[in-house]
Amino acid sequence: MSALQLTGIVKRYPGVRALDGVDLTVDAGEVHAVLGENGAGKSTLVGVAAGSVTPDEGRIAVLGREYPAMTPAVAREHGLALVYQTPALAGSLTVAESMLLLLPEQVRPTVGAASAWTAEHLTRLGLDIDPELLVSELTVREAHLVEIAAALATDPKVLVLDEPTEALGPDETAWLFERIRALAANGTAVVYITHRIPELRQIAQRMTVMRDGRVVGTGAVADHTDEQIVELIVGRSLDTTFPDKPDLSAAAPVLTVDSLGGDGFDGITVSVVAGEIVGFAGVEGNGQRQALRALAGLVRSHGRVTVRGREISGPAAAARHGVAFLSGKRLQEAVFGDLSVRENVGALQLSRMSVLRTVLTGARERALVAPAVEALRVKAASLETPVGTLSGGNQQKVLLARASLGEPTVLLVEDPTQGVDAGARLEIYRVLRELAGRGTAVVVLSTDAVELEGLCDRVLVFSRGRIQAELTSTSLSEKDITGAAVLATEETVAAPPVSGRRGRRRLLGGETHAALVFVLTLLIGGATAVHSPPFLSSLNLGLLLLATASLALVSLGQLVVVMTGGIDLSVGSVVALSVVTASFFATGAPALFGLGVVAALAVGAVVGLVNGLLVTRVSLPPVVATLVTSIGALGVAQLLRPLPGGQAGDTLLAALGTTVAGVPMVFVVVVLVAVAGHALVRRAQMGRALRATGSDKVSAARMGVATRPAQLLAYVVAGALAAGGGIALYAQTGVGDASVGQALTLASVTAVVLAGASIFGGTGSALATLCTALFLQTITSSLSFLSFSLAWQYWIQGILVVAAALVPLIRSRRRRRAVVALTTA
Ligand SMILES: Nc1ncnc2c1ncn2[C@@H]1O[C@H](COP(=O)(O)OP(=O)(O)OP(=O)(O)O)[C@@H](O)[C@H]1O
Repeated sequence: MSALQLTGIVKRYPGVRALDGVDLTVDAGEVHAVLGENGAGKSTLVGVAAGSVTPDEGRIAVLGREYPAMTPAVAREHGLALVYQTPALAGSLTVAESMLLLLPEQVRPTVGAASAWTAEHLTRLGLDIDPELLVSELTVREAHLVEIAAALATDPKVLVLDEPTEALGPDETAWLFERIRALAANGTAVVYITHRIPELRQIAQRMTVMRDGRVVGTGAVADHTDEQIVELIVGRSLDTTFPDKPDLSAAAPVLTVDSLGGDGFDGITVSVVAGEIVGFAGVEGNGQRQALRALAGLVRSHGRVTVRGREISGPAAAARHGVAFLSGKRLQEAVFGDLSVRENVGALQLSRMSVLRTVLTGARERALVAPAVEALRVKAASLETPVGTLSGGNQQKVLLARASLGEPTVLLVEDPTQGVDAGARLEIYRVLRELAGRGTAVVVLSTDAVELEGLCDRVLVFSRGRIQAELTSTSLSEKDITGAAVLATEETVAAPPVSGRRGRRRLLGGETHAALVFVLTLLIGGATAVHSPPFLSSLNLGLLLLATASLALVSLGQLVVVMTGGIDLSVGSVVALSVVTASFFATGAPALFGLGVVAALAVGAVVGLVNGLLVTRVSLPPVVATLVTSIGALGVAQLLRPLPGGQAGDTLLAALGTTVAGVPMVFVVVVLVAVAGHALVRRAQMGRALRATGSDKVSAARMGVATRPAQLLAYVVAGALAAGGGIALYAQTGVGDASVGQALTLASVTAVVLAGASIFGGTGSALATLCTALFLQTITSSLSFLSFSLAWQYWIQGILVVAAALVPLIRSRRRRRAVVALTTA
């Protein structure tokens, strides 16, 4: 029985047949490599196996059992773990929380033990990564390692690794191979996607080669020579020699660097002549990356950098003087995923492609872009295909095409062939050499010593932030580069990958924020009371808490939606509809009002359901969907009660006004709802699912989260909570009035943002939201006690929102700087 069997898999995308009847059989205990050019269909195939891609046809069997509808969660539960080419982790979760979401139930630790468990698991694997760090604080390397660690924790029967070493250094690769061998020895079937033939020889016994969505060969690795494998991959024999190196003895310097230093690098002095390709090498984390970025003006530095004699400082000056930088962080820093191949390639050439430097013309654009795309053999359905849908290697080619169009004076490239297939690799070397041939000074950072040897005229080996060795063409060999790097950094290589950073011990989330806001509220209330003692009267405090109750409920609803990356503009109208609905049950016996509450909550949930369906099924943007339902709900409320009515009787009002130790019962209920919500968000799997969805939908889906149901649920809960806000409002006013509630939409967004939630989703705290609602209502009440006008209340709310929006920005900038400093130290 095979551990993994894929039969007749077909997957079509618009304009592409990504998989065309593919079969793959992997046995227990073997490492089976899947090879193929960029865009051959490898990632799609393993995505099908792991349930993140739904095939159009074909059968999937794991350990002999067939799965007609595979999902990432089902795959993981049944022993198949996939490590994606780009880490599928949600940035707003901590490392420990990610583990909770990624691990199947049978191995998942409890929430309370998650952090300690993760720390222990990572330490056991030899990884020093703090479980309390947010995923967004990890480097790409660390994120890969965390994902690998999560896969290993599931004790998989089938482990799929999609180009796992592209972001790893040699020591981490060795670490990974050791693990893979141990797993295979224990009977795990390993599927290993790679473009690197030396790796293939080290780790895999069998291989399947794919081309254009079909299997073109399968067999034992040992039965094939390197040339035969390359020929199978590319479909033709390939000239594997690097482009010739020119004689540069008469060339003039273009880039000169004098005593450049900064965070993690120092004393960098180098001069690059026209036509020269200089390599930056060294064990990852020895300052070479930062030094390269400093040349582009992207990180702070001191010292002198000149281009053709003119000193440059900062990214704008660098760009003006013809310095182009090609980031290795493809997705985060280089490609515009939603834009087309044409737009991505031409992005830096807008003036060349436009008439009078103002109007872009399609013809000029295509004339410039098409040959560049063709030269690099970018595999895309057309020039209009969004770059985000291309395979990783083809995205890299698009970036190279962009750089080559600009004819830069200096080209700085990080990891030029990351994720690129053998054929395209040579194309890229050719393009870089041609650019150099036209006078560009090229600096290439790479972890691949063979590449540096073949491509570069000179290689500078970094160690502990300084240039440790300079290897010129006569002494330039892969062995020397690796030797210089390893000898210089013996300690670093021997140690496990170290981040050295510690995450803040996060409380359950937002408690500090909630406490701060609460103290601020007390201070404002205190100051107001000094000026105007009646502020503390039980009547005023009762009203203040009742007003807080409705705002808090509506804001909690808003929070749930915002956490999933949406926004709900219908909450105000739901409040109006709820007040009106409840008012029809208010005129009978007080007991009947209970039915009114249920009816109002149900109406709110229905509006939420419509919102959710419009967003998840019809794919309407949340703003549009909820605006539509907002208008609809308000219309219904006004139809039901064109004029205020449904006055609550005295007995009902008295019941609604019940207090517990002087605190309105309604407020007590709201506090309980907030505490329960807080616990659910932080401790329940569903809470993590909501946050992961808001943080990154694609990654969340790959982590096994059912993102659409999560979004749908969020809108339904928001509708019900907003309706609850309506009931709380009715408890204050005692009258059914369709004109109330609209101001709560804006106020709820204000409360959520002030409570520290990101408007882009992924974060949020119910406790902080409750405290912020109290804070906002306290301000409103204080201002009226201090005789400020209504206009002032709006001004102050606005200023607070701006302040709240700025704080996380400043914080994340500081954090980013700290990360940069530490990863290069
Ligand atoms: N979500 C998508 N939408 C449209 N097309 C897609 C999507 N995902 C993949 N494709 C297309 O399917 C084909 C196969 O892509 P896939 O990512 O499987 O290639 P790959 O062999 O893994 O390549 P690489 O080595 O570059 O990672 C490509 O042509 C790609 O553009």
